[in-house]
Amino acid sequence: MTESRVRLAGITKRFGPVVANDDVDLELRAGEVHAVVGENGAGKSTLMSVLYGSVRPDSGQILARGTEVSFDSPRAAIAAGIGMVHQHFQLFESMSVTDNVIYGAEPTRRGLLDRRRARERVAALVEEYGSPLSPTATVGSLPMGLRQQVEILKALYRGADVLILDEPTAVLTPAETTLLFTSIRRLAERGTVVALVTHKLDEVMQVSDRVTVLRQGKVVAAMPTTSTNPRALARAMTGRDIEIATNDQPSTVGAAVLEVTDLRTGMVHCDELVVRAGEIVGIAGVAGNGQSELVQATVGLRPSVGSVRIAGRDVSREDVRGRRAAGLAYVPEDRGAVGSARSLSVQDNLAVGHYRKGWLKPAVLRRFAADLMGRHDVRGAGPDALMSSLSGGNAQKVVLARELEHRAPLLVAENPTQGVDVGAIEYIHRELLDYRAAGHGVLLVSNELSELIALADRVHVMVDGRFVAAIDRADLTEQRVGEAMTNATEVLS
Ligand SMILES: Nc1ncnc2c1ncn2[C@@H]1O[C@H](COP(=O)(O)OP(=O)(O)OP(=O)(O)O)[C@@H](O)[C@H]1O
Repeated sequence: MTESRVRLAGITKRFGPVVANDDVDLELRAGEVHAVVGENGAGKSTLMSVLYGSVRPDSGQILARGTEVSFDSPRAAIAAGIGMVHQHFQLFESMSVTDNVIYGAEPTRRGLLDRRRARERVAALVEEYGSPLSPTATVGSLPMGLRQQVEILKALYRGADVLILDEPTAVLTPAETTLLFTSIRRLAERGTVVALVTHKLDEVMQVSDRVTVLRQGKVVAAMPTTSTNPRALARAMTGRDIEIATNDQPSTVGAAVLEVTDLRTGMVHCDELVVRAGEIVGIAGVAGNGQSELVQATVGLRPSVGSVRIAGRDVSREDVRGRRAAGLAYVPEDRGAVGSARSLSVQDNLAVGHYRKGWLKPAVLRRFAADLMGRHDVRGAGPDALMSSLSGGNAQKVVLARELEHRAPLLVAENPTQGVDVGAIEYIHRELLDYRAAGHGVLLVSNELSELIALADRVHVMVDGRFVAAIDRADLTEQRVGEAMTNATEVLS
């Protein structure tokens, strides 16, 4: 049998009334890619934080190569060869790749920074890892996929042979994902353990050797990947069969709820974008091609020139509040910073924008929040729990629940299923389709092509701040969208 590199045994961790990890066992063997899956709030991040020394378990043991260890900080875990790449990168954008990799662990010679040695070591790592990174490049100029490689190299430079990746493909393009998976397999072949936390079950099938399923803090299944499939995994995670709905019903298309004309902001130049009542209009593109700027200008978070009309009203000079009053609901991508107040309770977050006469009464507010939490399956410690205590996916559900509840003519949603589990994807897709069927319009910006293909009536493809193609549902395939992106990139470069 392959050597056990790290074993978590009987790990229990409580946060107040919530048992995040309940007597969890996890064995990571040298040279394997081990996927850890589970619903939002199942305890995956907590378990990885225990392994990385940033959360102390209430009970249980960590065994490194058979010897019990105790990590009181990530520093201790790093010293034991455990590295972690978080979803949000911790890099200095103005510094070079090499300086980022060595930061805090600089090689010295007679007390001084040994630049030559640093350069050589980083160059050797880049080579060994098979990365296209240039050690001298400035990190701020790199696309997400390469920034992630800098994070991975940082861990490897510090001697990690256990690498924890927390939803690493959430911010990657399909091509970057392929590159990451090739690198992950290469690391595993050299004996490194890769622990992969993900919601994407097809990726589990593609890259992992074994998979552990958590449900409500407990391990409910652990098996070789070859002996399972996405459907069985989804069932183990949720206890039921998941059916992801698609846009297969005609809807009654009404008046325009969004008309953007000749809008310019930053790199973006949008001649025309129209969303009608009863339509889901998608925007596809590699992240960083102007989609966020276009959305921010549309919802009033970014200055622009040109015209924006919401539900027939010219809101070009209005701020976010004015646009909301005209009929806008908005689910932003950055739900932590823009979409919610992390230091307030879930109840307060749900109430924002919903205050009406008499609603300030705590009991009424609480009922409203409890009802929304129930209908949207938000799991956590209840309406009084702090927003910051929710798992990522549950926080997303809170924002979506609040915005859908406005029943506004136009919903603008940016990557609404990023980081949420399969059960929640099933739910969010159904909600967006119901919203459309009820005669509202949706502008859906998504990095997930499969999501746009499942839901959109029409997809605009954005490259370098411009729409380069509009594809109607009848012709909508991943291949068509992919070709539109590639052709435009070739013409523009
Ligand atoms: N610092 C904290 N304070 C209070 N509760 C917490 C804290 N961290 C996690 N929890 C709770 O512990 C449970 C497990 O959360 P965890 O983040 O580990 O889940 P997860 O499986 O990683 O979810 P997701 O897929 O949504 O990221 C959740 O109910 C969460 O609300």
